[in-house]
Amino acid sequence: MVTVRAPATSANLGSGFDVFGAALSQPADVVRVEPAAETTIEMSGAGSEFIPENPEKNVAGAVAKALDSPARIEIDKGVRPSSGLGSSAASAAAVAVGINAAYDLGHSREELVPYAAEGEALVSGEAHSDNVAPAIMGGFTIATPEGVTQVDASIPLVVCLPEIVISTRDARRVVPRSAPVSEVVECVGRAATLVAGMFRDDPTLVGRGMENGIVTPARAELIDGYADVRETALEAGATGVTVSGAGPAIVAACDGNRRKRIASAMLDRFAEEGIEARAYQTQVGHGAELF
Ligand SMILES: Nc1ncnc2c1ncn2[C@@H]1O[C@H](COP(=O)(O)OP(=O)(O)O)[C@@H](O)[C@H]1O
Ligand SMILES: N[C@@H](CCOP(=O)(O)O)C(=O)O
Repeated sequence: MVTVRAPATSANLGSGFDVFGAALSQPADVVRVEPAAETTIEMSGAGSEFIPENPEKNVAGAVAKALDSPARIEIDKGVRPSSGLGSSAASAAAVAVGINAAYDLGHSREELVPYAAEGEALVSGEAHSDNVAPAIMGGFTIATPEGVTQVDASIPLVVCLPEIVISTRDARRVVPRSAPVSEVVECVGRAATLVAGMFRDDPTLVGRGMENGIVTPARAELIDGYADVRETALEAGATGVTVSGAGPAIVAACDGNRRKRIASAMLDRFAEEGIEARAYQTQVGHGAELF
């Protein structure tokens, strides 16, 4: 049996809707895979009671089918579903990497990305690769139809996850279908700044690029307390704050020594709103690891 740890991811990072993503050093899913005559799935861990084990409804089944490689799959969830932290992507990435190893299929990490994205198509309606690319390849990734560009950054991050459930499928419905050119121009500038920040490993530039005047305002409406928590994190020293993926998690970039202060400020602010939350002091980290 092959064991794979695949990390949570934060997609979009504001300016890179459906394109940017970052692997987080924690939390992660741990998945065990072995070849079998037909695919079976056993779930345990965070929020697993809400995830179907039927291979037709679980991302793991969709990935095994896409790779034409049935497997016995055990998934221990460290990434709670409907979190904005790429929960479905962590499982999909782990299964793609696990099956590739167990069946000795010989795919490169980049080649596995479209197979894992079939899991995202199953749960969100679209095969966006911005979570599965960093979950498989690690670091910061730019996922486009032409392929994935990967940068080994190590930017410190705080991710605050409130006890709110938002499905990616629902949060995709609120994204505006069109935008004024002025907003697009601003977004291009921010996206370019963020990419430069990742290449330079510079939290200030990354934070400056974590804005999106088109998608984020619509998504923020779904997260009680978002504006206040964002403001509080900035006051505590975050260089940029935005919705992680489709939410409800909120991601803040910062210098490493500010993480603790920012994490407690965000938690306190959610608590004042009467919302339970947990915070991860994390950083841009590794992709799926095989044991
Ligand atoms: N292995 C899996 N891990 C997590 N969620 C899964 C899995 N298989 C199917 N799902 C479904 O995917 C949805 C969660 O995915 P999504 O809404 O994209 O959340 P997240 O933002 O955390 O990835 C839930 O409806 C869940 O039941
Ligand atoms: N680009 C997608 C990313 C969804 O990320 P998730 O972690 O919420 O699944 C989107 O914004 O819809």
